[in-house]
Amino acid sequence: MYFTILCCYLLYRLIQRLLEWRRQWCMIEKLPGPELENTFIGNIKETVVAPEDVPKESIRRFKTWGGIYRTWILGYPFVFISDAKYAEVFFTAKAVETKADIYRFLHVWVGLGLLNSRGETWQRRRKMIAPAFHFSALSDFCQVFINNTLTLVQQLRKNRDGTPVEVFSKMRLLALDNICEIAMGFKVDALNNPNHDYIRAVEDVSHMVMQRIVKPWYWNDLIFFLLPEGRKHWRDLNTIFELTDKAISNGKQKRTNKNSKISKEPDSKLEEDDDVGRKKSAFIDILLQASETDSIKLTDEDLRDEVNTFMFGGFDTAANSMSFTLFLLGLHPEIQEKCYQELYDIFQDSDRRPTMGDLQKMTYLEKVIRESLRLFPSVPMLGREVTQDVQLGDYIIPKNSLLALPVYTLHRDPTVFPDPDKFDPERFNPEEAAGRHPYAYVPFAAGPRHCIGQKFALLEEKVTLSYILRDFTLESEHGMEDLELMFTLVVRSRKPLNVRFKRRKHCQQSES
Ligand code: HEM
Repeated sequence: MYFTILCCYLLYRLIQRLLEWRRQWCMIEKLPGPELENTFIGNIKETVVAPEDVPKESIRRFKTWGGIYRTWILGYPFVFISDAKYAEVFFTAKAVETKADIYRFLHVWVGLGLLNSRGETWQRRRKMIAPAFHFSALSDFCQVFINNTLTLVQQLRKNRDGTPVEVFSKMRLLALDNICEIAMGFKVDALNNPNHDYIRAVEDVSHMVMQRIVKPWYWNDLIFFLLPEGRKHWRDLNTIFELTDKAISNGKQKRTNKNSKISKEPDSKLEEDDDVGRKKSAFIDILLQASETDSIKLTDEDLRDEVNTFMFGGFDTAANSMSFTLFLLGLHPEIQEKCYQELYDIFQDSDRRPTMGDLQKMTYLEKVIRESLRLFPSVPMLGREVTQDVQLGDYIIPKNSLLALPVYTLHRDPTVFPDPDKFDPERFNPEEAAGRHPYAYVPFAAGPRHCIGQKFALLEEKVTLSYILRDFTLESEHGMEDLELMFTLVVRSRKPLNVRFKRRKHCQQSES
């Protein structure tokens, strides 16, 4: 009897799936795309390529099929869009709000923090977190960027024989120092102490998240966490959580007894004063304060998720962008010189610290950063699940399809960015940018779920790059053609990004 009911139920589900599949098929097959290789596996052989082949393959498909095309993988339709008019729907339609399954590999680290939360929870959290990115908070954070950049510059100065520096690993350490101090109030001093347990754990966890995306045998949680790699992943996550939890309890203690001295750890301390003697808050303090005034309080788990989201969102993305910008400047001495002239107009030969006003004047440097993010968007591909049928131009995309937006390809559309592989910051001159479709350039995403850390990241990059350019000239060891880009959650170069930092003459003279 039970067996019959079970069989009927399974048959019903099978028929339901077949009908849905037929409906999807009729709608999806109107889109251009490769011929179906196999009814069951679909176009898996053509679509799933090694991470290092994705950038080239993505451009090739765009040239072959245009700004919208479909492929099938294991019976599921995937729709790829690289046209600004479709990107607008991607970022604004309610039917395309749900993040793609790929984000689940992050759950163990960032839980349901801002990046992964949805609906009302997301709306409330976004409102609660927004003050952490307001001007006054950002100018506090700026002091942290400056102090850590000075440590980096000191290290680069010691490299007197001009040995090339692998910028990606350096910028990761700098970005980690910035984000740990700002998110949690802890100084981990990764630049001087790259083997710190927490630093190693963050590095290893983010590496493993990327590995899980590209290795299907890591996809199932149950199997993965039984493997030695999975068990190590857990241990690393626990190392991260220990420090986050300590930051939360320190933050709470600080709020309940504002005048009491905060206990100092041997390898970490809470930063209380900035350089002008004003009290400064870490992200966690701002969250705790917001949670006290909000009708729905954040639990310790919510706080942990938000701090870890802040850490994840703000570390690799910014490090990547700074690294590619240094690399591009090292390949384009004339653009580098223009940046230096802008900085010279602001600072002359002085080595004073930049003010927020100075940073706002660095308009050419900002164009350089934006152009670098066009060529190498830190988040190269975005994915959403379609939860209701949605209209994309002449096509209707059925629910339960996956919509992918390769930002990398969108940014290289030659009809929007002529000579798209050329590094040309002038593209961001106001008059050139004015006529452009608002969704043609989206390194920080767009619409309601755009990156909350955009201003934070631009400020961090301006501080670091301006200090470096005031002190050094840059020469990249490799050319663009040597890059072996690969897409994981962030864009990476498989080859090291080696750059030579040579002291500017006037800097050497003023020291001697
Ligand atoms: C160059 C640096 C950065 C780039 C290119 C970047 C890019 C992005 C992109 C593309 C998204 C959307 C992801 C999606 O929809 O799937 C995003 C979301 C987000 N980013 Fe960033 N990001 C950067 C820096 C930062 C920083 C510094 C922080 C925090 C300190 C941060 C925190 C976040 C958060 C919390 C979200 C989720 C926002 C939401 O869903 O409401 N990001 N970022």
